[in-house]
Amino acid sequence: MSVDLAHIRQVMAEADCLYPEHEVDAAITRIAQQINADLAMANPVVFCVMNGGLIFAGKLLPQLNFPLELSYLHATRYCGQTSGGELFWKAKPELSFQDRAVLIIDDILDEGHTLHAILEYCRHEGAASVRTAVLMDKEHNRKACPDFKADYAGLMCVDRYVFGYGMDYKGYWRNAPGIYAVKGL
Ligand SMILES: O=P(O)(O)OC[C@H]1O[C@H](OP(=O)(O)OP(=O)(O)O)[C@H](O)[C@@H]1O
Ligand SMILES: Nc1nc2[nH]cnc2c(=O)[nH]1
Repeated sequence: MSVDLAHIRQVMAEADCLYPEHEVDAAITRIAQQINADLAMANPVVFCVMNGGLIFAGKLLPQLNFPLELSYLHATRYCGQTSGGELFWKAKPELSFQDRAVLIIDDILDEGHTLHAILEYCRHEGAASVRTAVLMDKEHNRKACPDFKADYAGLMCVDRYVFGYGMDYKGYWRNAPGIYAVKGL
């Protein structure tokens, strides 16, 4: 697929910065403190949800001060687009988590289909408990399960398409050092 790099650069140039880097990092530190208080004795398996969870997990994990095992899974339903479709598992967990405490780390809870499906999968496969941590929680009334909340949520986000800190715009700008909203979306 050919990519219009000029468009990709323009999206960054025109984007609205919702949260600068220091505010995102402060939110990650707050989450780390909560998780340290809750899971220090739990011997958890931590799963980073690829790709979006990568930066959040990378900044969060060094602030967790207890023993844990780390692995990843990859479930996607946006596939580089700005609206979601059917959930597709690219990689299921390889590390066994039977009877273990599980912590799922993802970048954003939007409609919630992705996190809810991962949670159900972990429960079905025998996790003793499952907690979820998201960097962003998007505010709107399209939640798949309106009562479902992440156990740890960093920042609220308006109902726009956002990128940065692991979140992409058409596969790009996961590296953007803050949370940005695409102009017009
Ligand atoms: O709450 P939902 O509406 O289900 O959306 C949230 C999910 O969407 C994004 O993943 P995406 O499918 O874009 O894959 P990616 O992480 O590889 O970018 C994001 O990383 C979350 O996992
Ligand atoms: N990059 C990105 N991925 C998402 N997945 C669900 N919502 C979003 C969003 O606003 N931005």
